[in-house]
Amino acid sequence: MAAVIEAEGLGKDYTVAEGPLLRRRRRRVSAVRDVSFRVAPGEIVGYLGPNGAGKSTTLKMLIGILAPSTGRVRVTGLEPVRARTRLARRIGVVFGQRTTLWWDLPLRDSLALTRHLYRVPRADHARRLAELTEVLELAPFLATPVRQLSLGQRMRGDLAAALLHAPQVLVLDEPTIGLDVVSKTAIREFLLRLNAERGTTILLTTHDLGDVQRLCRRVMVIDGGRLAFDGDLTGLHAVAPSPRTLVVDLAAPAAPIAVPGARTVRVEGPRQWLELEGNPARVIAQVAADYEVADITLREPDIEEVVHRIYADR
Ligand SMILES: Nc1ncnc2c1ncn2[C@@H]1O[C@H](COP(=O)(O)OP(=O)(O)OP(=O)(O)O)[C@@H](O)[C@H]1O
Repeated sequence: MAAVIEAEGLGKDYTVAEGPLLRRRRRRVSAVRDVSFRVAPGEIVGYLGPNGAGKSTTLKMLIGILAPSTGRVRVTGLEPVRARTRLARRIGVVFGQRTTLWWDLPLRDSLALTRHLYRVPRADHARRLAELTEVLELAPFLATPVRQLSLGQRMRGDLAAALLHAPQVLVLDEPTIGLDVVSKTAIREFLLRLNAERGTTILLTTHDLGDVQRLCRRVMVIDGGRLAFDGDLTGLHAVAPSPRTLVVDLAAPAAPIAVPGARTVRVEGPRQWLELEGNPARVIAQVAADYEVADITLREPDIEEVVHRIYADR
């Protein structure tokens, strides 16, 4: 099957000025180096990596904001920088940290304006707006100016704006950043539904392991600008097994907790961090039996840890 996104030896260098004002030197930074991958129609792919790994730079090349320094990229068969306007009608883009909505206008007006931006026929626009209003539950705040929306509401508005022209591909940069658990779940379920019902191909960056676990059948990990892993989640955990952590708040500071199936890795006053090696329920029961505990929480490894382990293990 033809790939929806195709990158071959993709690279991007930035030139940065360094040093004191009168003795500035220019240095080249390779943000992305020799990255190759293909994404098939209908895939949901997580593009992961630590801060500064090159994720946003790659996304910007895919959507045509940045020209590659080396290699080539095609999205729906188009070269993004050259065919930026045509490509814009086939892809939707949401950057979690920024909004494409008009800050001072009611959400409804922003969504109406996208019709002109993408030249969507009026009837199609109205039908999709009705659908998106329903599934994203936008009705209660359609009349609210964007600046007054909560982060979760704004994200739902941004998703609607990115999808009103029914793009084949959705590119998301940190779509759940800063959201509470309920909003995160709503966004994830919406994306799964969009993918299942419309076959929309989704490429997303995230630091949230919950996003990855719920959404991504495939993950690509980039670090230092290079693609370090491309495969399914089981494969990622196999190359970088990350233990879950038990955070225990004791009633008072104490010596490091010693129980079978866990290893105490950090102690700060009454709080201790235990890396789980065995069955969590058994470890929790043992800690509760042996120590005076004020609170216990189980923390899943975040994607940052999983990614760092790939390199630590090398
Ligand atoms: N406009 C720019 N000029 C110079 N260097 C840049 C520019 N944009 C990014 N870089 C550098 O390129 C590298 C990759 O940055 P990029 O923003 O792509 O990383 P990222 O994986 O998206 O990180 P984060 O998770 O923090 O958003 C970093 O070293 C960054 O400092």
